[in-house]
Amino acid sequence: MIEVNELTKRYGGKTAVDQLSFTVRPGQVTGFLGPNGAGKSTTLRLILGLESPTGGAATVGGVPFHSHPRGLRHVGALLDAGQVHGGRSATAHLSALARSNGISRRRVDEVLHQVGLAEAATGRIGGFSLGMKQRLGVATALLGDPPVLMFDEPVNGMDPEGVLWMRRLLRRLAAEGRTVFLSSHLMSEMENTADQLVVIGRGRLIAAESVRDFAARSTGLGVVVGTRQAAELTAVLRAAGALVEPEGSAGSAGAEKLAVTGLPADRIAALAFENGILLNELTTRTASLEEAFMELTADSVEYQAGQPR
Ligand SMILES: Nc1ncnc2c1ncn2[C@@H]1O[C@H](COP(=O)(O)OP(=O)(O)OP(=O)(O)O)[C@@H](O)[C@H]1O
Repeated sequence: MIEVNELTKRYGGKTAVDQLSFTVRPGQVTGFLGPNGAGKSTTLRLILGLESPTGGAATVGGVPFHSHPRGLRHVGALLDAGQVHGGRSATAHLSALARSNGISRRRVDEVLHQVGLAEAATGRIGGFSLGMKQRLGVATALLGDPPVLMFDEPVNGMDPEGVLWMRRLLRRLAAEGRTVFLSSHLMSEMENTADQLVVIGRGRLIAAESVRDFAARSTGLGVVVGTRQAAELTAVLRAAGALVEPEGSAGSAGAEKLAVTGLPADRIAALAFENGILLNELTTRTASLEEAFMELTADSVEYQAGQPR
């Protein structure tokens, strides 16, 4: 379990993390989301004791991280995969870490195998692709078999197969009962991976809740209806209190599409039936996480592109 309590970090006049409080529980993947510059990496560094907070505190398993005598056995972290020494082999890099953390040499081969780097184990890290460096970073995090894992943008530079592999690995680690905390600025990465979300913007907490509750915040919900009797249906639905708008693309067989909010699909179907209107499409739209994320963080994006003229 990771607990962050009123955590604050200022760099000169800039507040990178602002009175942030949240809890990351075991047995789940918790996504840590925010636009670029929101303060995610700073928060992770504060949790790991790599920087000291201006205020507040963070604990891992109930105690500050630096009071764990052999860090790698308590928390595994992948922060910046590019930071490893390029002149060494993966085996040499992991063996040195294993030695200084009192971890058996056998574990080095195990984790290299687990992340798919067994064949590349003796080659220089300098020759690794970014995706391979990410895998090595994951191997490092897993080395001490820790109950808590933190990953900062782990799929950066990975190909689709690597992304899928990472997603499965994170799910498995959580299913084993570990605490898995995963940061990203991309909502799409969370959709099939995370159970819980912690969302921040400009260093402040925006939401801490389940993925499902977060998606339900989006106002993009509604029902899409296709019919050749669009004018009639629009009048019937508006009379029943719905908001009806034409939906961009035309449907099949000359049917028009309407976006309806304020009435559930079964009620729309019943009203159409009662009024002799044939529907050839009726789809409930679930809000995408991406939409909810964009709406909620719109005010906290650090650099926004100008409107095209
Ligand atoms: N050492 C530092 N000195 C000064 N400012 C810093 C320092 N580290 C981070 N910042 C600032 O703090 C803010 C938060 O940065 P941080 O890297 O934590 O954000 P992030 O959410 O991880 O962003 P990204 O998704 O771009 O990695 C940014 O405005 C950044 O410029």
